[in-house]
Amino acid sequence: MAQLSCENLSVGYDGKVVLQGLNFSVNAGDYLCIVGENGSGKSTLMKTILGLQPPIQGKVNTGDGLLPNEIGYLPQQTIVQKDFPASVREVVISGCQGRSGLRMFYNRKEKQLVDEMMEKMGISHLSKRCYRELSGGQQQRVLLARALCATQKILLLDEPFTGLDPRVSSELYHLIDELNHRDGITVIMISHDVQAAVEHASHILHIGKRMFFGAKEEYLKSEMWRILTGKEGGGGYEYDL
Ligand SMILES: Nc1ncnc2c1ncn2[C@@H]1O[C@H](COP(=O)(O)OP(=O)(O)OP(=O)(O)O)[C@@H](O)[C@H]1O
Repeated sequence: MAQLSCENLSVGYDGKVVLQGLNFSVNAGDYLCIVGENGSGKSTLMKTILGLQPPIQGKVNTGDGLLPNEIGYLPQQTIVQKDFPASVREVVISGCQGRSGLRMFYNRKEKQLVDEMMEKMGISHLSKRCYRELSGGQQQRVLLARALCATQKILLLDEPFTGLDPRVSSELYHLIDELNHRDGITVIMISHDVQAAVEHASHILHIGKRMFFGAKEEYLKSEMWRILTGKEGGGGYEYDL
């Protein structure tokens, strides 16, 4: 049974459709990369999956024991978020808010979870540092630890590599691969880098004028991929895929 599925989904704002006719499903342990040109609606789709934006039509379903509030989210970083005046530990522990409910304090189990997730992300030594003083790569690790405090089942990542240099990006890719392969955490990631997407993902959702959803191996055999990679007379998103 799928952990998450979108059925005939249309997304957009104030009744204005950005993207329509989406049908895809994600099983536990999948690694789905969402690719497509700028403004095609990738972030809007992610916000709709998270329930931050109502669907215009169709449905987002969760299943296989996943509850709608068990989805971890790493949003696109804004300048305000980058400048957040809190310690690393405070940012990570805020991921437990969904668990603590109306309680005004975090319990021992939650504090232990925070320690474990900081250890996993290799940021324990930064615990007392101010979040805004960290490098971009360190900040992303903090946000991943925060998302992992919210859930160990499924992570939604909106372009986590923006602004990072290639070495730091590669370390972060490795970390996310490990969460997926070793810990079995389902990953849904928006990516601008289609080459990296096919290297790391198990499935691809390509959105735009033409849509593709399926296993990476199928995507690599698709006409879309041939056009995109220039094997049919030039390539890139300028071909309006
Ligand atoms: N809050 C909003 N209200 C109205 N329209 C919006 C809002 N946010 C985004 N849009 C519009 O919706 C469309 C899709 O935007 P979205 O951010 O989902 O695209 P994207 O594929 O994630 O783009 P990018 O790759 O540049 O991040 C764009 O035309 C955008 O201008």
